[in-house]
Amino acid sequence: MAGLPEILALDEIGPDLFRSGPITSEWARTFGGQIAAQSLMSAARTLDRSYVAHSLHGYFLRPGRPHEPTDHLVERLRDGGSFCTRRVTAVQAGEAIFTVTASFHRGDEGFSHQVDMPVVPAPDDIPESDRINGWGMPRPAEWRHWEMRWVPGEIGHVPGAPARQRVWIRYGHPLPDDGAVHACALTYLSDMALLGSARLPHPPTAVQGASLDHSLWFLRPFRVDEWLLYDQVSPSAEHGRALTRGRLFDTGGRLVAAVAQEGLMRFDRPRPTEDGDGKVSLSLPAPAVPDLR
Ligand SMILES: CCCCCCCCCCCCCCCC(=O)SCCNC(=O)CCNC(=O)[C@H](O)C(C)(C)COP(=O)(O)OP(=O)(O)OC[C@H]1O[C@@H](n2cnc3c(N)ncnc32)[C@H](O)[C@@H]1OP(=O)(O)O
Repeated sequence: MAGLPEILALDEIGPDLFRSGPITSEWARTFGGQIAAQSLMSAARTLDRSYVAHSLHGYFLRPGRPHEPTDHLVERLRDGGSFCTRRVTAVQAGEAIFTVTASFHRGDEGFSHQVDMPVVPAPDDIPESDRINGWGMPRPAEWRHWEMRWVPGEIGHVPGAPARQRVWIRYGHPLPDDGAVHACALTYLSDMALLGSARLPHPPTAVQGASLDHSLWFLRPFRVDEWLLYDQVSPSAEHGRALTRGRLFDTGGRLVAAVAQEGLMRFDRPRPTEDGDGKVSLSLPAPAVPDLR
């Protein structure tokens, strides 16, 4: 299965136009974090490296197909003295599958404050888990390059369970000392399991689930090949959509990133997993309740 270096290796096929993939994947549709990471890398490749990504805001418009290439079209919305802004549209077979606006900053001097990191066991005190909490399913092969340690005791799928889960996560191989690579890696991981936090207060039920939009703020320097605590909560689920929020802390307690996402989470009507006409299903089976005690 493709690792991050392969995922982020984009061919420049024209002016401000980059191509990713195809990649080997066990999924019928492309993982949203992957598309977002590749689009952010495309934007970064049109900029001087003194500008560092500080936020992105994107919409997932159609399911992507991992076994086909994706073109990322970059528009230079503004080049300022301190900030530069890019819009990227990811296209497969002539159709937009994702659009994102990303902003980059040279950095300035200013005030400093942050919230405290939640008190949780250290990653070395938690065993590695092969299941995805919230989804209750084995970790997908594409995520085997990642180490994930769920904070024990945050068991869901019982009415009234908190819509909250926390996981220590890091990429399992060293990454280059390149801030753009780490920003894209964090973009990838920021979509991992986040929507699962919205399933925890509810009984196991098959749903149609997918990331609809994604906002991410990079707040302080970080490395994704070192442990990060991903604190995920879902403040609301209604009308077949769930709102989720995430905060990422390093082991020193520094708040390095913040995430907000709305996801589709509607009760699934039985239908084939892959339609005869080639449409990709968004259906996710009822989770098996994981044993993380
Ligand atoms: C790659 C990830 C794999 C994950 C495997 C697990 C991994 C282990 C967990 C990890 C967790 C992952 C978390 C993923 C997080 C992302 O990465 S998801 C990937 C990124 N996001 C996406 O791909 C979403 C892309 N966007 C879209 O697909 C479209 O915008 C949307 C959301 C479907 C909306 O489009 P729309 O045209 O308004 O859709 P709509 O007409 O409502 O419905 C589409 C179809 O579903 C049917 N439908 C409507 N309601 C229902 C229903 N309740 N039940 C069944 N069918 C329905 C409709 O009839 C329609 O059928 P067709 O007419 O096409 O045959």
